[in-house]
Amino acid sequence: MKKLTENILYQVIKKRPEQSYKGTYGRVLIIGGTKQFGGAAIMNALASVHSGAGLVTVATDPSNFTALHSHLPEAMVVNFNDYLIPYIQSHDVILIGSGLGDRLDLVKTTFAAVSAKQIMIVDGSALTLVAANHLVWPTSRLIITPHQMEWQRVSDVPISQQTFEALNSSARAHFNVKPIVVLKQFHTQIYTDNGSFELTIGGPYQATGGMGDTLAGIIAGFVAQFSNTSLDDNVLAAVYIHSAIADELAQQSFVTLPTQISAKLPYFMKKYAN
Ligand SMILES: NC(=O)C1=CN([C@@H]2O[C@H](COP(=O)(O)OP(=O)(O)OC[C@H]3O[C@@H](n4cnc5c(N)ncnc54)[C@H](O)[C@@H]3O)[C@@H](O)[C@H]2O)[C@@H](O)CC1
Ligand SMILES: Nc1ncnc2c1ncn2[C@@H]1O[C@H](COP(=O)(O)OP(=O)(O)O)[C@@H](O)[C@H]1O
Ligand SMILES: [Mg+2]
Repeated sequence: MKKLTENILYQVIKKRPEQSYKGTYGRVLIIGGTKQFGGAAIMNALASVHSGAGLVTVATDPSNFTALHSHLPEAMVVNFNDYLIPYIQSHDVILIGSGLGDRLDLVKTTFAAVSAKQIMIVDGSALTLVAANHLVWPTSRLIITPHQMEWQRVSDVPISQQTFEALNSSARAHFNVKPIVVLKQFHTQIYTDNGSFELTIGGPYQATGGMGDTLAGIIAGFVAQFSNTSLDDNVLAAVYIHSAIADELAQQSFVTLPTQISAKLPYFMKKYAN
């Protein structure tokens, strides 16, 4: 397993060409945030916008609109009870699942509408719903971001048996497609077609609700905008920067809040842009 280093940020984060506009940096659709878990979709969106996605739309419960806009007027909104297929089909990147509760209907609609050229990130409750209902994964370019319990549900591998040796050969074996798997924990592991990677930075100051929602949003922002590097590298860079910022904040803070990580993203990214 290769260790991720700061080098991945120099590889992926590039100075922006002057001849560009918001469309150059990708259109992200976030589907998440029931009435109870609106914060999850807000944290997805804060992370996507702060990491540089060109256009972000949040399909969520309408009770979340005002709170989202007060944090992030840059985001657009749509009621997730409306007809979403045109939205799903017109975005480059779909992030579904953070705070999605029991909305199996939205997972099914999205899986049916997404195409092979789109990038889909599946997080949180959507993973639990896929596992509980034995859904077939769509043939989009797929990234999944389970924590260990979500991975147990999706893969049937109990947490106690989730060793690197056990997972390296079998992690993605039972999927009908081969997703990039971001297996979140202390020292997150990433499984791709081009090898397995381990994050060796970050720490328990990150153990706050919303930390994974923020990571999913950063992944969306990176895969939407960085088109000269591979999907694998963009995901690796997103995973690395999420914890690198936490480490920097932890020098002064006992806990590092998800929203603080998002706020720091543009400044932190600037150091690596070349
Ligand atoms: N402010 C918000 O709206 C928040 C919404 N959230 C959403 O709430 C939904 C449920 O997610 P949860 O993860 O809380 O609930 P889950 O029930 O999916 O997972 C939590 C369970 O997994 C176990 N577990 C074992 N290993 C773990 C690990 N390495 N990391 C995390 N849990 C581990 C825990 O003990 C617990 O029993 C998700 O859709 C998530 O996006 C959470 O992000 C919390 C904040
Ligand atoms: N002790 C820890 N050390 C390093 N990273 C941690 C630790 N605890 C949590 N994290 C990170 O925080 C995030 C938690 O994700 P997740 O459980 O999905 O959060 P949520 O669903 O509440 O947003 C993951 O990126 C995980 O690696
Ligand atoms: Mg989560």
